[in-house]
Amino acid sequence: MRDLTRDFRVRNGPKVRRVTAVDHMTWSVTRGEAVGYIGANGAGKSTTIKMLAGILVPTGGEVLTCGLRPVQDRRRLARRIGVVFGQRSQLWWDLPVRESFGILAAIHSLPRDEERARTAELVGMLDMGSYLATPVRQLSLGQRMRAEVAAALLHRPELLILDEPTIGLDVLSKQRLREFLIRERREHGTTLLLTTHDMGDVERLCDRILVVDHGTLAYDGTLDGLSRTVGAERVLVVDLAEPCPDLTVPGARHLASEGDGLRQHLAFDPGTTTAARVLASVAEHAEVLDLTIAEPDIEDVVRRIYERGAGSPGN
Ligand SMILES: Nc1ncnc2c1ncn2[C@@H]1O[C@H](COP(=O)(O)OP(=O)(O)OP(=O)(O)O)[C@@H](O)[C@H]1O
Repeated sequence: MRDLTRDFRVRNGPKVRRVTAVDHMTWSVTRGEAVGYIGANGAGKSTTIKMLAGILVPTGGEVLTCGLRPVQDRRRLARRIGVVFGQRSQLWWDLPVRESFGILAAIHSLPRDEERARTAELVGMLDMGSYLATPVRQLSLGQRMRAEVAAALLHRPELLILDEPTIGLDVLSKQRLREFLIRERREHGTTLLLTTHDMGDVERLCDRILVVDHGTLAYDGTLDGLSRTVGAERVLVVDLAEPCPDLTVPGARHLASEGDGLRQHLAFDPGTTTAARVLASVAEHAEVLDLTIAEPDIEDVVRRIYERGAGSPGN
């Protein structure tokens, strides 16, 4: 995209205000990349994605998706991309999952044997066998999201766009979906572009991150680079069997102690060490009864990027 822009006119009583959701944005994604598109609420993520998918017409600039003009070439583009909007469904609510897949395969004119093979592959990989005959409206959120992702991938698109794919999922469902996406990408070379508020998605799935702030690009680089830039630390909290002085652990920073050191908070950079290593070092000093690990919050990372002064994308 080059100088891609989208304005909205928002009516507030008699007044009409112009909101620039995407403001002269310029970036590109190379085939095979996995890109996390992150930003605060209202930063412009969904608007960008809708323009990439041809759902929304830009008010300025240019955009090509898989080399096609998304709005004008929407039908041809539909054969080349898959889109999942976590909040919206592309499945038929009252029909069994299997029938939704059948309809989508017909829409994409998939030959019968290809449809069968691909459906079987996706059903196996996403473990959907037990609910293929269930109407979509009766599925749990985790089951439905797996079905949504399968529906978007049925025609083997080269680009998969995911808007908040793991929102509302429990830890296990998130993990399963991420593992599937990693495998799909490895086996088929699918390009991934996803928006998320979940740092785990970014960490496990993306090799590049774009941060958007008020419709402009505030960061473009790797997760390691992002950690270095804003210090996206994790915090290990340990409960110890005995009161203990403040711990000094290689690769970690002591943040706080509670109850005479019975509980201690240690920050570490996941780019340079692991929770297991930090824990092993703690265990050399004291007996650990319990532990929790706090993920860096994406909102926090984004806030720090914004504070650092947007407008200078870099690694
Ligand atoms: N159809 C619309 N009409 C008017 N304003 C809109 C419309 N769609 C989006 N906006 C505005 O554009 C801005 C960007 O919205 P967008 O949905 O792209 O943000 P987002 O980054 O996806 O946010 P979230 O994380 O909350 O989904 C917001 O100020 C929003 O209110």
